[in-house]
Amino acid sequence: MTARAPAGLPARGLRFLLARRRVLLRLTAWSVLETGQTFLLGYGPARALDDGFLAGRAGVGLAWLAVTGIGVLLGAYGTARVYAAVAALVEPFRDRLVERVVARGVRTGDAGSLSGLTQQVEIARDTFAGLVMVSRSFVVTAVGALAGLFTLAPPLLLVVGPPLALGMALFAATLRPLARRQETFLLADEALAGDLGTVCPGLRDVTATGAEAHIAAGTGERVEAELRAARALAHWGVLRVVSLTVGGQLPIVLLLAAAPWLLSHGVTAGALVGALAYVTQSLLPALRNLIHGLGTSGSRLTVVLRRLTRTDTDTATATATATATATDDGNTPPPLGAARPANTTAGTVGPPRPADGTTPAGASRPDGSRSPTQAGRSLPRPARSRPGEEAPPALSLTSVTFAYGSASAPVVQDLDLDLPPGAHLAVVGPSGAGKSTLTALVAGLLTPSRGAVRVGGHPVPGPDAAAGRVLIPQEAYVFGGTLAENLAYLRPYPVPEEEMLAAADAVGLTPLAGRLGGLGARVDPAALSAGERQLVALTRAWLSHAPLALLDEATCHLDPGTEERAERAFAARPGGTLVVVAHRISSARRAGRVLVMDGRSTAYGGHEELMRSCALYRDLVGSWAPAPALRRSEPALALRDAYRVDAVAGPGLAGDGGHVVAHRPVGQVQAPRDLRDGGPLGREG
Ligand SMILES: Nc1ncnc2c1ncn2[C@@H]1O[C@H](COP(=O)(O)OP(=O)(O)OP(=O)(O)O)[C@@H](O)[C@H]1O
Repeated sequence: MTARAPAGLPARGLRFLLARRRVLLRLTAWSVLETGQTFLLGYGPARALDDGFLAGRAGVGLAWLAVTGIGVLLGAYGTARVYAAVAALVEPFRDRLVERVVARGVRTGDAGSLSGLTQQVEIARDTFAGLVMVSRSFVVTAVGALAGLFTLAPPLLLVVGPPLALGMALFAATLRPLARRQETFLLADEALAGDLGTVCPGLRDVTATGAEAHIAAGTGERVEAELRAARALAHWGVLRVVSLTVGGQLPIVLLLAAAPWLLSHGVTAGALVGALAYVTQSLLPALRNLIHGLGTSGSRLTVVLRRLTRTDTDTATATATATATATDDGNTPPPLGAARPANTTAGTVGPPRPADGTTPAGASRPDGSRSPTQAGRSLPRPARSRPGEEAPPALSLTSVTFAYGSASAPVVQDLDLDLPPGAHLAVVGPSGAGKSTLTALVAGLLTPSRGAVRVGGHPVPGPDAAAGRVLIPQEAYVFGGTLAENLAYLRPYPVPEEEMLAAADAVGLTPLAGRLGGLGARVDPAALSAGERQLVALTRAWLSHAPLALLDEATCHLDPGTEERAERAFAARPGGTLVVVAHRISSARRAGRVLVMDGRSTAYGGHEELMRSCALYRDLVGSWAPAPALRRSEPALALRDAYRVDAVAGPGLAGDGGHVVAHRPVGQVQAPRDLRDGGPLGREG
């Protein structure tokens, strides 16, 4: 995990500093004022007590306090000048880094990463400035305080000096290992953040491509790596606390404990107070800043500098690694642990096992009792289903409430729903009503804020529930392999060819499979239309062993006839339960049950019943009424999106390949020109 330092990084840093001797001298000169201030912070009050207040000469005491105050003012002036000198050191440092980064970006043509790198340059500059200030401040403070202690009474130095030296030595000894752990932790944290930044927005796609197990394994390993790094850092962090305790806090205890002895050996009360002031007001804060600054910021600076000063060779290696892990065409699924073999055999096709021997999500039977291949098209049995015992619902939601933010209004509220195995449910509602949110809750991609979701009796989220459902979103994924590999992707075992052909026949893929050249033909995802990709994805899902199929507008690019065939095929899977987010009235009519979602309120029943009892459903059905058709030249997606963008309802749209999306009536329909000019009219539903 730890990056190797490019040779010469410390040497380059030293050269950089030596080339700026004048600035360093200026810095030292102004720092002397701060040293004087520190000296007076203990010495002034000591003299004020001993020579003034305790000797009955209040004027002298006040004079010493005034001198201390003037010292503080001079010190503050010095600190202000120090900032200017530090800027003279830090700005050229930043300029040098920017030059290197830009030159490398121009040389490698990696201009895209420049903005990110310049941001890191700013981090490096700030951290470097902080480190210069912290270490300089410690040296200045230590010199001022130790000189003050010696001047007040040499025995004070004997009490404070040894623990301070011991704490410093302990800190110095832990510096390198601590910096390494800190660096490992930072890298692990960055790797996890990068991974989650990619994975989280794509959870739906991960589920749709059946890559959950692979992603969980990869991300889980990164979480583990960060945990290990954090633990190691914490162990070494304890030593850091010990060094601060020994170097900064132990002297206070020793001064107090040794006070009687010190007072009896010529140390005055004022000197004792001065010594305590040195330790508590100067040394302890300076040591704390140093330990924190060098331990944390120092490691961060090292990481950032290594990254920024990477040679072109390092960059090329990193780019090659990144490229190797990227997908080839954006349509290739993440490999399941190992490279995906072309495992089409004479009669069977099966996706590869992950290298670690785990089974992809949606594939395994926890008890391993039945081979799904032997079971043919029989889908796995739900939880707790024993002979004579009533099977649990295929899907059950109990008082499910979900909001996207803690302060946001719930999208789903107190929703109760029980679907028996074999049921066919259509979910309808205006755009934004929460239909996709509901499917995401059932698929375990979202967690309800209240209530419970169960799939086949298994709690969601959970491995059994994940294995019991398959989600097919609107975006259909087709991978750059053979058609057979695409179809078998969600199946754990070699899939008999006849089974794939039967699935293709049931869903309506057969003509396309024929055109492509059969199951063994390689598929070019980009050459397929959106509807053709949906057919492949639907057949793949149909072949999976998940009893519950969630079709979230998964047929939106299909013509009504093909859509009907596909939906009927899913509804007819033995023991299979179907939930369809409907985008055509025909879908809702076909389903035995309809769930009407409208924000927080819902209605549930059969089509006829809802037509009588639910005004919103009647509205939706009205908006789905016969409508003008599209010309074949009109891309279906473009039409659909045009209507979505305009948030149009009113007379719904349909046609050959067209789509109707249920929208709340908000305005006039702005039909695309083809439609307004008239075209072959179609009817559906
Ligand atoms: N990731 C998110 N963060 C915040 N709000 C979201 C998020 N996703 C959806 N929403 C909001 O939640 C509500 C329900 O969205 P959802 O996509 O579930 O509706 P829908 O009925 O599926 O709509 P459509 O038919 O347009 O797909 C909408 O108001 C939407 O803006």
